[in-house]
Amino acid sequence: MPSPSHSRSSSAQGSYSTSATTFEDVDESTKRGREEADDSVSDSAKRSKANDGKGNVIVSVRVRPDVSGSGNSKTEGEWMVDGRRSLVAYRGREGGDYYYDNVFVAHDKNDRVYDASAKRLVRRVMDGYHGTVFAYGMTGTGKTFSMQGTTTSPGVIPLAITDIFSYIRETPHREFLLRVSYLEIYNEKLHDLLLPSAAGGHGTGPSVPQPEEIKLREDSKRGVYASPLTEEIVQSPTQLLRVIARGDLARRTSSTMYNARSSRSHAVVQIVVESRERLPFHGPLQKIKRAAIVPGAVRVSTLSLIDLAGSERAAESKERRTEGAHINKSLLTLGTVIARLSGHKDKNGDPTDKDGKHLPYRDSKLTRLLQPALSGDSLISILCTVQIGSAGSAAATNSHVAETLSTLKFAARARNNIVSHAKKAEESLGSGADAGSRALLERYRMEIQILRAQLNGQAKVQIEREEKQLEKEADQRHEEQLMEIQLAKTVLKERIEHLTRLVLCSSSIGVNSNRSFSSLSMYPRLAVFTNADTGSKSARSSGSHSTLGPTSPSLNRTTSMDSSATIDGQPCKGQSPTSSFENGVVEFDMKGDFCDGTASLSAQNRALRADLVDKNRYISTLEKRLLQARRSSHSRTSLVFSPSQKASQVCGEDGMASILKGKDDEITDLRARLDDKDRMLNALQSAARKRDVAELSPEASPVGSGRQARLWGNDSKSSTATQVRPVSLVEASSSPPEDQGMEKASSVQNDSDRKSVDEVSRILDEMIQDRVESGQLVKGTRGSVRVAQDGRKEELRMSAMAVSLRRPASEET
Ligand SMILES: Nc1ncnc2c1ncn2[C@@H]1O[C@H](COP(=O)(O)OP(=O)(O)OP(=O)(O)O)[C@@H](O)[C@H]1O
Repeated sequence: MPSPSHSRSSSAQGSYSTSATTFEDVDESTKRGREEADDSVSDSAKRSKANDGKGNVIVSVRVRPDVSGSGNSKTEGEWMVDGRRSLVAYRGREGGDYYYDNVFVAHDKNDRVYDASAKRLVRRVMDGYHGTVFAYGMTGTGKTFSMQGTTTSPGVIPLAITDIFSYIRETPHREFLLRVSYLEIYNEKLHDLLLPSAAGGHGTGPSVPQPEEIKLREDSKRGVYASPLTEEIVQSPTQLLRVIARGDLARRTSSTMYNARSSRSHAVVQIVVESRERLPFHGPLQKIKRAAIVPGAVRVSTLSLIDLAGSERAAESKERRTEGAHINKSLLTLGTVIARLSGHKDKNGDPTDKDGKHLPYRDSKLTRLLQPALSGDSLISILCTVQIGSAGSAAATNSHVAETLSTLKFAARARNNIVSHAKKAEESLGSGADAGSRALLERYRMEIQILRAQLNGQAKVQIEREEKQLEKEADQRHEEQLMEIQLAKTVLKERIEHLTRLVLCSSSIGVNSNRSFSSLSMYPRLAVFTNADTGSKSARSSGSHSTLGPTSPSLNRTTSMDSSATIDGQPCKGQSPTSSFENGVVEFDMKGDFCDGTASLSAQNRALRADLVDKNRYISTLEKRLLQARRSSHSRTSLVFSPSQKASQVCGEDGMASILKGKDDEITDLRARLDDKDRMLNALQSAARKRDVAELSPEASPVGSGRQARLWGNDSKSSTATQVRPVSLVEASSSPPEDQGMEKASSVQNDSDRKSVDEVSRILDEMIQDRVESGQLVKGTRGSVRVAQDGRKEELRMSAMAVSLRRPASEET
């Protein structure tokens, strides 16, 4: 290889200097020396030309520390390294001074290497330039260490990735899309390191399908590129690092390929950066303006980060020798291309040397791949690694020194010959086939538009479907609501009918279908209500007039019991009770039955009839309410179909729920009241029964018969009671009473009456007390009781009953 002449030390930048060459044979050296001398002028011109693209080509040398240690400006035997002056000097045979853009000494860290050699290039790639960074050097000199680094000292690749994302963060007016590929050139074959099968090796096993062979292709827009190759879109530094780590792993996992993967191959990480102006969203005017200017103008640039395999002169195994041969061939081609770079091109635009001869880019995959970068289309940074050692160390052996000098000369030539006229990549509109196929950002934008349109269409269909579903559900709900209403209505009706029946049953205790009184009605003794207006005793209480009152049924029952107990003990002779049944209402006419007129059955009948009217009114009101609920349910259902009206539906449902709850409460209330009345009725019935027993007992029978006689006279033909109670009547007629016996019996009877009355009074008192405690009734100062709530009059009736029950007893006493 040619040795740089002294003339270079006086080149424009004075950046390259050597005093000798030691490892080219003499003939070649002489020939090249002449060439170099001839080129001295053109070199100068080249450098001045390179000034146009100042900083486009950066060549750095990194000296790795020797085991014995090395420092800045430290002399190791014949070597002198001066980081401040970017100088490496060799004072041995064919030595010389080599100046570069950067010389990194042993203690320089990876971040310093990156900052000085690659950082600017990376940021310019983000601006739209193509950029290539590669590490060159003999094996074990620190290429991988510089490119990948370690976890504590990240190298060029991870630091570049960090910078890429920092740049994206700092550039809010553009949007970016990053994709990454990772390939290696091993034995002059390309391997995709991101293929899933690559992770476990390169598919040498029979079960692993062989991937399609990767070839290098050329495109007027893309330049030289490998295809087919996996490209992964990445969105974060971590993701990008993970992808690269996966590639590294693929490089290293195959045991058969172990050496090849551990730096016996050239590894190329390629990050494609697509970017475009962000469409502004500040205002409609700006939006229209910007949209008109940059509809999908995408810029595509590429950053290639290459860790070359190390050159190796000696190889022990055949496999290593084969690898070495390929590596050395490709590196030699690279050196040759760089040495012959002239910046000239033929009429087809292909690069030529100064003699017009084609440059041998095609002689190796590596040079073919690097062609765009080397021919000046991209920014380029070359990091050459060397290891120098003090006398006696391995690095001081002749072969090692020769390798080191070779690397230094390669670096010098690269710095001298490569001229970059890199320009920012043009923004493509993405409409053309080439640009369109490259710019994923644009393709994605269009795809997003299409998908968005599809989504909108689907969303419409979905909304329609949902509306239909809602409609269906609303219909179902409506049906359910109607059914519930119907059910509630039926339940209420049944309850009312039941209560009504109870009333009639109660009142029919004193009457049957033949309009005759039952036995119970023949022994009235219990309650008598004093009618304040008429002064007569009536079973009808004010409570019976309550409207819609659940109290009505229970009241009726009470009333009927009361009516059956209408008493005075003085029968109204010559008159039999009459009853009529009108409109399903049993009507009693007790006028004249009791001569004192205190027990008016007709009044009871009126009360019952009024109660029934109340109940009917109650039913009709309930029906009206149900109808209203149904109507409102209808109207709510019609409102449900718009999603925006869901809320009102919920409210409607709440309203319906509260109506139904109200109904439930009413039913519960009715049920509770009914239970109360049942208890009262039972108590009263039991009292009446006791009374019957007392009257029918042998001791009391004379009185009973006497009372019977007084009650009904001797008119046996008109009274069913005579049929119901034949024994008492027979007894009454066959055993005429004696005055003394009668008085005694009467006294027994009075005692029995009092007992019954007391028992009922006690029950009623308990019930009243319950009401008072529960706050439904309020006790007055003089023992009076009033209802705590409007419309709840039954308690009054209860208290009235209690009072009336007590009154006869007290009157008798
Ligand atoms: N500047 C440095 N400082 C500290 N250690 C280094 C440095 N350079 C290289 N090394 C160490 O030297 C060894 C070899 O380095 P590395 O593998 O990077 O060499 P290489 O040039 O990539 O070799 P190959 O061509 O075989 O891949 C590693 O253990 C690495 O940690």
